[in-house]
Amino acid sequence: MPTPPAPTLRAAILGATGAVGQTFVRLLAGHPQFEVVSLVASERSAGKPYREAARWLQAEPLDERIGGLVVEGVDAAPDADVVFSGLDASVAGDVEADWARRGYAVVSNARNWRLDPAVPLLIPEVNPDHLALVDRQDWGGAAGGFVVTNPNCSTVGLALALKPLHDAFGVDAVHVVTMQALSGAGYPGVPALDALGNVVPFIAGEEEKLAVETRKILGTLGAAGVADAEITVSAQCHRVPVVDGHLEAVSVRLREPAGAADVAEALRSWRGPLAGLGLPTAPPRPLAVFDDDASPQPRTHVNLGGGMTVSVGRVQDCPVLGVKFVVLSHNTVRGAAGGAVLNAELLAHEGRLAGAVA
Ligand SMILES: NC(=O)C1=CN([C@@H]2O[C@H](COP(=O)(O)OP(=O)(O)OC[C@H]3O[C@@H](n4cnc5c(N)ncnc54)[C@H](OP(=O)(O)O)[C@@H]3O)[C@@H](O)[C@H]2O)C=CC1
Ligand SMILES: N[C@@H](CC(=O)OP(=O)(O)O)C(=O)O
Repeated sequence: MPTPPAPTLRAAILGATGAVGQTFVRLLAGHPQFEVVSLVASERSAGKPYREAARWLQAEPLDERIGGLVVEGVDAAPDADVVFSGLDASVAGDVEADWARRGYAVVSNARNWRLDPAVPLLIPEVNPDHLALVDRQDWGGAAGGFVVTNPNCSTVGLALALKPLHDAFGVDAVHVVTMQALSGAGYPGVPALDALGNVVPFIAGEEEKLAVETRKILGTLGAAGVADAEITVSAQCHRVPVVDGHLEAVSVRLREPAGAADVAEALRSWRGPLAGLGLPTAPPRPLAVFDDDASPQPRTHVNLGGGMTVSVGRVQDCPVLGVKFVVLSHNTVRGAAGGAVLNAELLAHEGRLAGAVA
């Protein structure tokens, strides 16, 4: 067996002990480009070996080398080409700004900077051109620092499914009803007596994020920044007793006439702009389209493409808005750490990380 090439880019993880931080650790262990060299969390964890500081929740065992790294506080200054952030949103805004000011390339999963006009809200298959926004960032410190964000975990599936339709027919209005997994609320998350055998019809801030983030992601980058897509979005969000995988019932009004068969074909034939680039975390196809009446389902389909494929099914004509379908995406992989790793792979591909070979 030939020896695989050694990773060339050093990675730090902020919020490494949390649910999303641990998913970063799992996805980056053995990554062909990124080597984890630094783990950062709160003062509660700083000074401890990672295997003691983190209550490991992943299904795969913790990487032996990473488990031995000593967790640092947020004032750490590692020699890192890229910094992944799974920080709690209560601190992510200030901490990420400080790291960008100190010249780091911050690839964040937190919500804090997503709507900043100079910060890309990136899904590499949907709006890779928005990455150019980083050239307009000035954090008032060392040169070269920037922040790139990935969307809310419900928004990413919706935006990926809408992209081929927006390109082909124009999307005018969307009504989306989400059924969101418990892991979206982190650990320990929703109390068992609220979750078991129940549905909670409210997730704070989620309905607003689905609307504003979708419009920015599908917007157009120009000299003045991103002009939001003119799409009306109404969302209703629910927490359901599923472990992983956000399911969404989506109804769409298109600007040009198209029926369910046209929509299914547009989704099925779409490959996206990453095809052929060889980015390690990019799934072979970003969208999987199902014809059978019982797909997609979280338990069956959530791990398609290593959790990076978004599944679409039940594409039907809709007497209210025109067309309707169901979308499923993995909330902690495509909707969080996996999406951020793919963002970093695109940054590396574009030569935007120090030491990266474009
Ligand atoms: N869970 C999910 O599916 C998704 C989560 N997100 C977002 O990702 C982020 C992380 O979520 P999640 O992993 O669930 O959260 P957790 O609460 O599990 O983890 C939070 C992390 O932030 C660290 N942290 C908390 N306070 C501080 C502080 N004052 N200084 C430094 N570090 C601190 C924690 O360190 P310590 O262990 O030392 O306290 C921990 O590493 C949030 O912004 C969340 O909104 C986004 C999409 C999906
Ligand atoms: N609100 C999401 C998880 C989350 O933290 O989202 P955001 O990254 O937008 O804060 C969920 O509950 O499933």
